[in-house]
Amino acid sequence: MTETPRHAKSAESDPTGEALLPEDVPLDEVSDEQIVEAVAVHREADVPIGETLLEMDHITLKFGGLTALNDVSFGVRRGEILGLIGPNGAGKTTCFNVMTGVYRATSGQVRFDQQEIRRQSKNKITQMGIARTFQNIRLFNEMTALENVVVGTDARHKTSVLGALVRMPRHFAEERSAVDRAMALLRFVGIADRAAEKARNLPYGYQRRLEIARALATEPKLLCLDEPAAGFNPAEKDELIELIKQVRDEGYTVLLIEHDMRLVMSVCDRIVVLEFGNKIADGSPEEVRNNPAVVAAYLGEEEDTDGAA
Ligand SMILES: Nc1ncnc2c1ncn2[C@@H]1O[C@H](COP(=O)(O)OP(=O)(O)OP(=O)(O)O)[C@@H](O)[C@H]1O
Repeated sequence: MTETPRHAKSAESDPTGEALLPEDVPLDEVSDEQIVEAVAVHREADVPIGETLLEMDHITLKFGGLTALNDVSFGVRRGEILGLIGPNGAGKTTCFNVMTGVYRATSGQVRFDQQEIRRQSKNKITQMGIARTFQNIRLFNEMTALENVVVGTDARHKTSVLGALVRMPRHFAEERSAVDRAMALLRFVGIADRAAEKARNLPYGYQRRLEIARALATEPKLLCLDEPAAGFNPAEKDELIELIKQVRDEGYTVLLIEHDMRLVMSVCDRIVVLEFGNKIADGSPEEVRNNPAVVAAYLGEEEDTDGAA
């Protein structure tokens, strides 16, 4: 793990309002370096690389009589890919919902980049730097792929609504910058060739990648992916592994919920395992693979579901 992400820039050098890609050059002729420059994180986290960026601290969440999370504590370290795994109903998506402000924990604290966020709104948490994708793809189906990503950049715009209405120069500059960045993101995730197509007409694999591009458009410090490989064939999964590693290498921190063990074991630096709302393991892929409680949890699931898990 490197000391600083390769392309991280300071907030002062945030190029919002400037053209990010060379003008009058077709996108497929823009160099990979320039694409990465436009994609890379433009804001700094207060937490150094390798230290805890997000902390779930004794989180309990009850839905009436059901305890979905029971005193769960774990951290996501800046610069890592952390896997969050466990049998169906273990509480993985509920963790994402607690982190992103969809659910408020019954007790416990959530700290992100050194701030308590348990009582923050979803929008505020997005602005602070947590982005996510969903188990069931959620795109603006009637918008083009490009528009879906441009919408994601809105969270970071500096022009006021009034500025946009009276069409101030800054608004035009931001628009240009947002389109540039969105195109760069589409190329980064490998779907720039279908930028002008409506999301609903894209192949399934493209839609999943589009969700990742849209999440990255908010310039997150932490990217949470909820089963990004669901419905993928082995070749598509291999491509996704490469993409997730590339995302991490460009300076993002990644939290990944995934059922496919081959994918999880090959991409994650560390893994947290939940079962029935309890954390049962936290360690390297090797440690988790050999943990008897984890083996038992998954064997139990195979028996329950006739091996379908
Ligand atoms: N809004 C809700 N109201 C009531 N119960 C809920 C709600 N959301 C989740 N649960 C319950 O909380 C538990 C954990 O669900 P969660 O979706 O977090 O599991 P998961 O680990 O993500 O499962 P899967 O792998 O199947 O997606 C389950 O028993 C689920 O039924």
